[in-house]
Amino acid sequence: MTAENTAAEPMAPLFEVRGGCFSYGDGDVLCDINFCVGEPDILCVLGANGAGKTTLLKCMLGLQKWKRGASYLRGRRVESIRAKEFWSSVGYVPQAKLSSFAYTVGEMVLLGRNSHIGGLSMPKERDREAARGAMELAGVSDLSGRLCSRISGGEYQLVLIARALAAEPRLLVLDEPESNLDFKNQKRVLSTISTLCKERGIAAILNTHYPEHAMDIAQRALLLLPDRSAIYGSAANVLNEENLKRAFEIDVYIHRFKIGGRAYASILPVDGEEKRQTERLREMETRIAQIGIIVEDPDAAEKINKLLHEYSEFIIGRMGMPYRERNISIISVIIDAPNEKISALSGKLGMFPGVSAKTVYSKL
Ligand SMILES: Nc1ncnc2c1ncn2[C@@H]1O[C@H](COP(=O)(O)OP(=O)(O)OP(=O)(O)O)[C@@H](O)[C@H]1O
Repeated sequence: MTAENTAAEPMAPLFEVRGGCFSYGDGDVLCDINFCVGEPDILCVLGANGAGKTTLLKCMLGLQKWKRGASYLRGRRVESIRAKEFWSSVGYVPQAKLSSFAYTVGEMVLLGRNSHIGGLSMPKERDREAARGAMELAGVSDLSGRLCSRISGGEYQLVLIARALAAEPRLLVLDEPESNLDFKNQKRVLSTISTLCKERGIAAILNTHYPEHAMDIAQRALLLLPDRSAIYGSAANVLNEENLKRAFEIDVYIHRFKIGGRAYASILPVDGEEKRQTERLREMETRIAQIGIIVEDPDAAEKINKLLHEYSEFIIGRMGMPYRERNISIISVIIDAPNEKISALSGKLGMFPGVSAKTVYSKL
């Protein structure tokens, strides 16, 4: 065993894959995969059917062997870590298929303590306490005495999350946790994962078929492409229309909007005619923009103030600076608003005599 395999690197991220390549036979399934995740981040893995999401998850967890490259937990190669130690840091949540187990929910969650309980030992009070805590966190305490075969799919998914949490992991790995659930239960499962990561300071990696879910809860995204490479980065940067089209081979329209100050996005796969029609909707999308204003006529200042006041609910930052040598003022306004509002404000500013205004839009 080399020193590199055993010693944790200082400040190593919680989990990392470097240069991961895998094939079942001749052709590559995954090619040069790189990503890392730290606490309390959520990373979503997305890609079309057959893109390699499940395979990636297996390689990450050491259930399949990378052909090239490796996975690292706190800087240590995963294959050099003993299984019991690995599974006490990593909680795996499989897809919730209807359970036929004759276990109660409480017993099922207690099974999550296996990595902490010796081979022939019985669970101790400490284990029962951890299982109770995990059920509370996942919001399934009330189901404790019910049989797993007699609860709903959404409830069972939360039970599986509780079972993984019972081991008190630092990283949760979830395989399509919201598939097979109705949208109320999808929301419940996703917000449970998001809250857990924030409150417990743990990280999560999850496969999903829903880019909207990734945009909603993930800080990072890994998008698997048909050519077997991947795009990795912040969810906001990776999940744009161009990249989603590359991954899913269909045009995509992303509609961004705000409710109660929180940003949301809805994503629509569109074909030719629909694509043209969505162009009109762009006017209602919210964007972040900076409007740079040069005021050469001192009398215009008051009119500008009045106008900016009308848009105050959208203005998130404002800065003004006189440049006395030339007797002008420079104002910078940052605005988070629907496109139509931004262009209207920018247009009105440009109409004032002695005022020049230029708008720069963010890519998001
Ligand atoms: N055991 C196997 N032997 C050979 N090829 C396999 C095996 N498992 C999967 N594959 C192939 O590897 C590729 C990736 O499969 P994988 O199941 O990882 O994709 P996925 O992104 O999870 O798909 P889906 O979204 O449909 O679940 C596919 O082309 C699949 O046919």
